Amino acid sequence: MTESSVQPALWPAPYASGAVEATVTVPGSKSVTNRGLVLAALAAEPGWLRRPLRSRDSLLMAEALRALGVGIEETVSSSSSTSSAGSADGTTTGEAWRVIPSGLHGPARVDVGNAGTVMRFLPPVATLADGPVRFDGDPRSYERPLHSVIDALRVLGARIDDDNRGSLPLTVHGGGALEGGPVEIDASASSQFVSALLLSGARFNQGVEVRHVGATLPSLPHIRMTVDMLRAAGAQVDEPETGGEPNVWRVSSGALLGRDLTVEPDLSNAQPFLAAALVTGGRVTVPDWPVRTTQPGDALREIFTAMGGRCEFTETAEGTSLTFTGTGRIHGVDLDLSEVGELTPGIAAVAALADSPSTLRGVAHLRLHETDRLAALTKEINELGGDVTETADGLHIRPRPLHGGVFHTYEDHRMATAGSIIGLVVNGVEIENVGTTAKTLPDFPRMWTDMLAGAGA
Ligand SMILES: O=C(O)C1=C[C@@H](OP(=O)(O)O)[C@@H](O)[C@H](O)C1
Ligand SMILES: C=C(OP(=O)(O)O)C(=O)O
Repeated sequence: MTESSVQPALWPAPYASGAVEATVTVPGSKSVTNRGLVLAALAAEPGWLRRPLRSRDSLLMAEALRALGVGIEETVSSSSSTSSAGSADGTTTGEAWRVIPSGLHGPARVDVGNAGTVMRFLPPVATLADGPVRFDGDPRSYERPLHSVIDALRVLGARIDDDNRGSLPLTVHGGGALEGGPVEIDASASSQFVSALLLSGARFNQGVEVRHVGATLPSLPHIRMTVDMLRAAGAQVDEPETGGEPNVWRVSSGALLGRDLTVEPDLSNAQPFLAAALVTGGRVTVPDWPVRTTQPGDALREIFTAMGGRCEFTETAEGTSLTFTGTGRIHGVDLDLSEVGELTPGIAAVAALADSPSTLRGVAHLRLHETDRLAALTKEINELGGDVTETADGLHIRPRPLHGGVFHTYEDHRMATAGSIIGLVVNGVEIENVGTTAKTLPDFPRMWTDMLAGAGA
């Protein structure tokens, strides 16, 4: 958690003088888009990503793959899965990316920004390139853990120069192929270590067998997402949840299929909008909510219901929508968030407005996210008059009347959206650098203002 020396603009968080009533179309999932790009780049044939997320993290992923030689054409397309870009009758129903795999080439340079998915998922891909691939990123990316991926790739046969010993910047000396095989890792700091090795594993000569040996493993739904998407691309995967050994994942060597994949809305980015309904006693509908999904944001239906709202699915000709309704009351909760850590900032913001205390547990690894989220949430909510304390693995939040003030965001998109939730019901909250939401939701300020247009913002 470092405060930048340049003072970025302050955004007056819109105050809702009434109950929010809105339908909010949420852009595509970061996690699905970036996995989809990697798997399409490693496939044996071209594929499509429809309704991909266009945000800093996904554009960094696309740019990195292009630097390695992969063709990624951005186009507006029809919804038909068989039509080519731009349908003959001119019907346009959304953006699509055509991904054309090729031999992966070095030398190349990759900017990871502060995207966990780019900094973890791409070094394994780079081992398959035929030359050196240099990875660098934002200052914060140097502090985020990467050692498990680097060490594992060395065991699997890669040559890596890591000037900082276990973190960025680094150079992967791609040899055109990687032997692969069994490897032990400690993924207690990030589930992305496991996902990273699995995503490229089918292209290693012997596939990969990843054995997690750490005490805890966060964000399990994100590992399920990796497994599901690998299987959908034709990979053979053995894993604990379908009868495999606990903490062991195996991907067999083999070709991946080019897919036609429509990306689900990002349910973690739906969080601030659902929270708006909860804290204002209003109602927000999110179209296209997937009925079956591995996204951790799906847990919001249960979590925000426990915090005082209710939700229902509605079937329409266009698909399934989720409507979330606030009841005007907000309750504290005692929750283990280890599986859904990225939801913590938004839950903490709502908890600070509740009628009883909350304990959020199982999220020590958030200290190594975009910023130290436990420290940042504690400091910023307390500076608005709150009473939050850090525990060893989470937060204890005792609601108190809050007042306006600057909500610092530490270049963390989820801090910006958390502060905006509080600003809905606390007058005079100003969000520092709301533009940081571009990491996963570039249009956030406009979407937030539009949502409030009918609520007397
Ligand atoms: O694989 C993924 O797409 C993600 C995994 C999680 O990372 P951690 O396991 O490091 O929390 C999550 O917090 C992040 O936003 C996205
Ligand atoms: C932890 C997050 O991102 P990253 O993919 O950079 O780890 C997040 O989006 O909450």
